Amino acid sequence: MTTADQQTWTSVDKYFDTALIGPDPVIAEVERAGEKAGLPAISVSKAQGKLLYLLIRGARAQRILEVGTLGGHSAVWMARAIQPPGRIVTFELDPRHAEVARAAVDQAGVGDLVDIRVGPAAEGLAALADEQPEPFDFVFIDADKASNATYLDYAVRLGRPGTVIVVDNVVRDGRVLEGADEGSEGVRRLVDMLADRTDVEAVAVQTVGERGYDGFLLAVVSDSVA
Ligand SMILES: C[S@@+](CC[C@H](N)C(=O)[O-])C[C@H]1O[C@@H](n2cnc3c(N)ncnc32)[C@H](O)[C@@H]1O
Ligand SMILES: [Mg+2]
Repeated sequence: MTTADQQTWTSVDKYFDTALIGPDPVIAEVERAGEKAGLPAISVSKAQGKLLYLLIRGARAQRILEVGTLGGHSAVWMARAIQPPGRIVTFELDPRHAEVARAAVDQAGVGDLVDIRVGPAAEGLAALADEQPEPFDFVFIDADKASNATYLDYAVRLGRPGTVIVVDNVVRDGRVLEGADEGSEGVRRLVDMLADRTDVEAVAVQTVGERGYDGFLLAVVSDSVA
């Protein structure tokens, strides 16, 4: 058995990105702006951003919900996948991150499609639920991992049968097995909750790449949900 290392994973990402994504000045600018503002390098990779884009295109999703905006990297990918009157509502705790994201989505030409709500997402989601909005078609959960179960619960409530939910960073370099840190413990609580629920089907997929060894959880709201 050969065991590839981080350098190989990064080179393989580069190989596929060059062939299948190509130069993307808009995304390059979003990344540059985030770096310049000193944001942590914890956004989706280019390949993961395009995966979100393709999932949204494939599902013909129009109403998108995101938890955890950071500098707007994933939001730009997702906004580019939807057609008007589609829209993204995205929650961000840190006002400085939200400010960088606002500039990024405006500069990317998708600002009209992106509603950035600043504050703790759990409170924001409760307020959004009170607004009784049209159901969301696609949800990307990528914020404080300790609250994953809460966010998943809102995603189902704010969705409809067939709503696709992606939860990012569920493997955490394998730390999910121990659940010893807050994030891994949050992932395990989410998985325990999903194991008991019949209103949503889920699977987790491990990944490697320029962002290291991690993975995502994909869930779909069941047809039986009223
Ligand atoms: C991994 S980053 C998001 C990356 C982004 N989705 C991307 O891929 O471009 C997580 C973000 O969640 C935010 N966050 C952390 N706790 C939060 C909370 N309770 N409510 C809303 N956002 C939160 C952090 O400030 C950070 O910007
Ligand atoms: Mg992430």
